[in-house]
Amino acid sequence: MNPLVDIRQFDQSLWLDFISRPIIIDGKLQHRISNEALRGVTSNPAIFAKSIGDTADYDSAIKALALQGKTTDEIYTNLAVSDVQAATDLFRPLYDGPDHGSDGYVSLEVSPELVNDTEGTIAEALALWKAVDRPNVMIKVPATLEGLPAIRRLISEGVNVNVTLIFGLERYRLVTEAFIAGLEDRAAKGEPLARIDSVASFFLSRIDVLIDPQLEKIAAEGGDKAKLAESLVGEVAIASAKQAYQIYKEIFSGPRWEALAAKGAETQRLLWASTGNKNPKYDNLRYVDGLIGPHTVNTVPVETLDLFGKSGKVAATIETNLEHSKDVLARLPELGINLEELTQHLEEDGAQKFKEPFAKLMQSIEKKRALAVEDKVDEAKMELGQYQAAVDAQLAKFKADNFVHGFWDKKADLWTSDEAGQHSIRSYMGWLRVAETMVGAVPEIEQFVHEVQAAGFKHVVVMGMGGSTMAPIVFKSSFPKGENGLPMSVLDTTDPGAVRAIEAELPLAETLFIVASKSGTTAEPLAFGDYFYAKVKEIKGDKAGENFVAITDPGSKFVTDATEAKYRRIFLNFPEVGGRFSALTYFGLVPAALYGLPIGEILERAILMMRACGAYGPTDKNPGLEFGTALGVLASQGRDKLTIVVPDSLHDLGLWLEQLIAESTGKEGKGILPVAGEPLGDPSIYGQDRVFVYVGYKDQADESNTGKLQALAAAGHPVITLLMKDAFDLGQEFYRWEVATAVASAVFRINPFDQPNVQAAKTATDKLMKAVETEGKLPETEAPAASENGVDYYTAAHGDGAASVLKAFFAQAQPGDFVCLQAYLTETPAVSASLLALRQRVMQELHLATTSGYGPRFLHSTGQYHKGGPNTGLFIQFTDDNPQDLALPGRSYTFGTFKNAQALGDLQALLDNGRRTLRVNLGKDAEAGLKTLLAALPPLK
Ligand SMILES: O=C(CO)[C@@H](O)[C@H](O)[C@H](O)[C@H](O)COP(=O)(O)O
Ligand SMILES: O=C[C@H](O)COP(=O)(O)O
Repeated sequence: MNPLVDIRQFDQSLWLDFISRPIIIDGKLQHRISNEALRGVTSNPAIFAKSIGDTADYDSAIKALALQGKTTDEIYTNLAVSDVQAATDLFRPLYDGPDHGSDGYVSLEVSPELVNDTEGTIAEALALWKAVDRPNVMIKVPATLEGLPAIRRLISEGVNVNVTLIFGLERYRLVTEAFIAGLEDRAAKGEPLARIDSVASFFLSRIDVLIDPQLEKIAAEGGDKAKLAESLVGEVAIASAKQAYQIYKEIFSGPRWEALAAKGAETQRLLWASTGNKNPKYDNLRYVDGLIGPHTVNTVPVETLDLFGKSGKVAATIETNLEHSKDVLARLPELGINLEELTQHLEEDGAQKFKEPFAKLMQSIEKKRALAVEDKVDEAKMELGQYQAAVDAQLAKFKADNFVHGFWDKKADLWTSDEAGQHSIRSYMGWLRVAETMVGAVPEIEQFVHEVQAAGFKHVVVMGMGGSTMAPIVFKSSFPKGENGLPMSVLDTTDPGAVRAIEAELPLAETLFIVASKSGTTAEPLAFGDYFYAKVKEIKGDKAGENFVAITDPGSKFVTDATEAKYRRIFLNFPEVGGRFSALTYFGLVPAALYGLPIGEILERAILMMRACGAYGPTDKNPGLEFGTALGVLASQGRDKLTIVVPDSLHDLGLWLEQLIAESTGKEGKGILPVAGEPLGDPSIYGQDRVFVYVGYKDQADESNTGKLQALAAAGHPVITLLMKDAFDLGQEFYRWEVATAVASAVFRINPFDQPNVQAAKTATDKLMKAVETEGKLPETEAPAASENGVDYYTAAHGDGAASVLKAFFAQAQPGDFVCLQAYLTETPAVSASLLALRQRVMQELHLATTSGYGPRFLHSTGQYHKGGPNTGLFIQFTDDNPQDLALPGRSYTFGTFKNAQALGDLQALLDNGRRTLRVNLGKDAEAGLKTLLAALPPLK
């Protein structure tokens, strides 16, 4: 027995007289819909004043909107519309379902300042109707004399209207007239009448609040009217409602109404509003259980609704004691009380009761807005030495050419004169403003996070490659897990050892797997998805899809497959945002939110940087432009090894930066080489090809790096320092680096948004995989140049034994070259330590820049530069015998074979591009094999 549910037997609909973002996000509203038969929501200016103005729940959204240059009014409308949209979406199944009974609505009111303005009301109501863009929204319009023509007009336009602020019976009749006339106007235009719903909100408790004291006064004065007055205390509101219901029955019957009903019109139901009791002497449920009857709505405050759920009495009461209620109203004049006059007063007071909190709400938004726009991005420290003049000259040229304007206008000729290239550039500039779109998606994502938590998930695994997983990797390692977040792992390798390690640490049935692939065609994430889906299916059978989420672009085959496999959710990303520019889209933000991070704050910082970069109009200093120009000019002058220096707490930021910079700039024989993960050394070990960029925290000392950077700057190396307030500023840095990368690409005149050489390796891999499918194994490779202690060396360089082959390989190095380690191995601390030791030997002895990446991850990242950038790399590829190999369900090959094919395919692509390569197969034990190689390594010079 639950009164909230049982009340439906009497065709009474309960709506909630409250809305706020938290109840939408944390699942409470959904719970009321699913478990408590809640059938609608009403909002009003006072409700929004409470949920927006009196809490910090909307602060980051307010800030983000303020930074976008929105006015206070626009900010309010945006917040209110977003909440109403989210709530209407929750009611959509009810609205669309067979039992809708004209319910499933969420009401949004026009500004209380328009209470006496017909045209203003019409215009705003139409604008809100369009902005919410949901069929199950009702626009609230006050029943003032000026409101009545607006109601008629809006109904005739097909807008659902909730007529608010009704206090008296005469006015109620006029409201029904406006509604019916509106329907008739519409019918005359030949427009359909079905599913145009309206309610007439009759306000109750306020009637008693006004009249009871007058009755009590008369009663207290004694005399012949005292008894009558006493008997009417607390009776007037309910009597008015009961009489209104009789009017409703009368009006919505008879030939005039029947003619409209025949065309599909629904009656304008009475809605009991102001139903929270205000008088401690009364039963708190009097305006709920006293007014139950068919085809009526009661919108109830949270506390009253909860109380009704506990102790409500369910019975048809709307037509009980009708004679008495008639009598109550009839006898008021005997006491000198003119109800109609008083209701006019209630109307004016009611308007005021909305205007005041609304004005306060607007003041509070305005205060937050003004504060937000004062915020500034800290200036970067640029120590450019001899290059300063060239950078200034390029900046002056950009200024003269109105570059920033063209940039925001997506003028593709800033990058290339080639028409196809220009088309591709224009198609991939969605990242410029995607953070704004994502501010609006924050509630949806946070709602999803609550759903996942409520479903009992204990762990998240994000599976994808390159741009689809880099941002989650950075979020995970730069932030501690949020208080309510889930532990997160990222799988971005086909290495069977890594797949096994992840699987071993997971509670499979309670793990949410996110398959992240923009294209929906990348082989690795699809393989990961298949592998873990099969595992979960063994436990959950047909319900396996509950544990899977897809993030992908619309329209891919993956969308169809994920739908068929009944994935819990499919987040559709934006085709106009490329993978490496997608950190601030669903790809970065869904995992971040599941990990417990307040994504609204991350976006807010990004938008601060957008603003500084000129997104909303010219700025004095443009951090993205200045930084990007410096990187572009420095690279053009030979300082093309962008050495990224970070404190330990940001150790994975380099992975994201590597992809952004290398894949965007490394093409047509040009490019900036990102160098991450090298420990800083003395100036003497570096060549003249470096620029050092430090990204750290303003308030956290990082002595091990700062001293060395000073020495490097003093020695004439360009050093740029970017300091963040805290890790939320990663939003800001993602954006700064994206702009800077695009600007640097304009300095080189290349298209930053394509990756022409990535496909070559994929094609070579596909060819090899086909051979595996037909031959059962990969083709044999050529004989090694040397084999020693279980380690095989394959290279064009000749030598007698491992040491001399290695010597000959390194002897090819020239100043300005770099050495790139490519490890198709299981990532372990020991492997990473050996790779680092090798890098240090190269740095110390050859003074060359070094990079290092695990395969196949780097194929989707720096791999573009390796093949498309300048031919200055010496590539050492490490493979092993995949001692922990793993079968792939439904395929004829293993993870290990797949990974080997990727290594060989990429090697082929490197050779096809004339790169200097050395492949080292380390045998069964990669850690031992690397030690063997290090031991064999002769002096490099
Ligand atoms: O939407 C409606 C009516 O349609 C409601 O939100 C209505 O505005 C509220 O019930 C009243 O404003 C609440 O009034 P009160 O309890 O403050 O007297
Ligand atoms: O950086 C992007 C990777 O190549 C993965 O692409 P995807 O997101 O289309 O799977």
